[in-house]
Amino acid sequence: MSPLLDIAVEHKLGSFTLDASFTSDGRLTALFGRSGSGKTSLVNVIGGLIRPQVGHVIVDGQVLVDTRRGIFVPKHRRRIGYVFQEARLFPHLTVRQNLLFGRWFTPKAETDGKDLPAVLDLLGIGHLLDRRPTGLSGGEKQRVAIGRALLARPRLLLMDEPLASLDEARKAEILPYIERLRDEMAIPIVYVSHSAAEVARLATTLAIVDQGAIKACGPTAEVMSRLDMARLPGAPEASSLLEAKVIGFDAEYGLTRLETRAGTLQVARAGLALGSTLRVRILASDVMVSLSPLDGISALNVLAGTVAEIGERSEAGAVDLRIDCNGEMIVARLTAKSVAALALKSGSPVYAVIKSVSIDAP
Ligand SMILES: Nc1ncnc2c1ncn2[C@@H]1O[C@H](COP(=O)(O)OP(=O)(O)OP(=O)(O)O)[C@@H](O)[C@H]1O
Repeated sequence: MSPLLDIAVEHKLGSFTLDASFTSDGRLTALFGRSGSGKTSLVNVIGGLIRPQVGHVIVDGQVLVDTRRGIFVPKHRRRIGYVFQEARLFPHLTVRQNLLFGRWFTPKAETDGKDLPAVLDLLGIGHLLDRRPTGLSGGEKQRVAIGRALLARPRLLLMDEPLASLDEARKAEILPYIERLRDEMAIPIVYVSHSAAEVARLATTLAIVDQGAIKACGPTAEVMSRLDMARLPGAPEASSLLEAKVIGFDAEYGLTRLETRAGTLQVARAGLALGSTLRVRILASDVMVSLSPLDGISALNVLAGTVAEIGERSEAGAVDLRIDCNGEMIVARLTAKSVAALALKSGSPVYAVIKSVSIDAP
């Protein structure tokens, strides 16, 4: 079976060269990279705003571009939805009119509006229908912009930094809607971001973009825990992503207990529903390593495991290593000196001592 996305393009833009190829079967593929790395150019190639000099763009088996065969489907025939950093709503139209505007670009037989209730429900915007964009919060505007894109029944949704202009509170408000969109709609999403936290939370597939090329691509947890991340320019800090379940709350200290395959973690958070599941992100620099189980330290989270792999020493003298904790990989960043002092090697039994855990719940 062909992948959902199959992209390989070469294109010169002034002195910048895009030479990027990747395939993805992810529901949400994040393009992550520094400013100027080529993320937007790549999105524009997929959307049809840039006609690449060489290459192909195939979405769900549909060939949109194949330069060898002279195929270039123009952008208005690609059925690709766009959501930008700013919502770009029409100020003189109501939310309802803005939402239905996207349908002008959809084949007639599909513009019956029967999707509207489901989209309103998915994005929680039913109560806004008669309002005009001026009175809406940034998060509400973005939800309307997403709804407008969805109502055009796209075969792919391109989201280019959709949260970048929102403050933290508005971001937290909109993230669960993007998760629902990812999990409940059968529309693959390509999502541009330079926020590692956002990508850790949302992406099923992660592609690292640098200098116009894809430097790594694969399942998010796998890419994020690669030991060569520190040497990939523009990549996020190596980290472990774990699926966790809320199993208890200690009201006296405001600590939530999370069950993961690697062991139990405690985080300083309240208000998480018992039994709910979430992703946990642990930065390599927040993990220390001990040879014995520890007493008398402040860290609450100590997981037993064995060293699975030791990375190369960085220029700054740091070494990342992967610790296998019951089949779950925890990445730790140590100094080369500590690795030597503890005589760590592949197979050494160790304890990962976790200083801080970030979780994806708002
Ligand atoms: N039409 C063009 N002519 C010349 N150079 C261009 C053109 N379009 C883009 N570039 C250059 O290509 C590079 C990649 O730009 P692009 O917008 O794709 O990066 P990006 O990763 O999306 O960055 P940001 O996160 O800042 O939006 C930049 O150096 C940009 O200046």
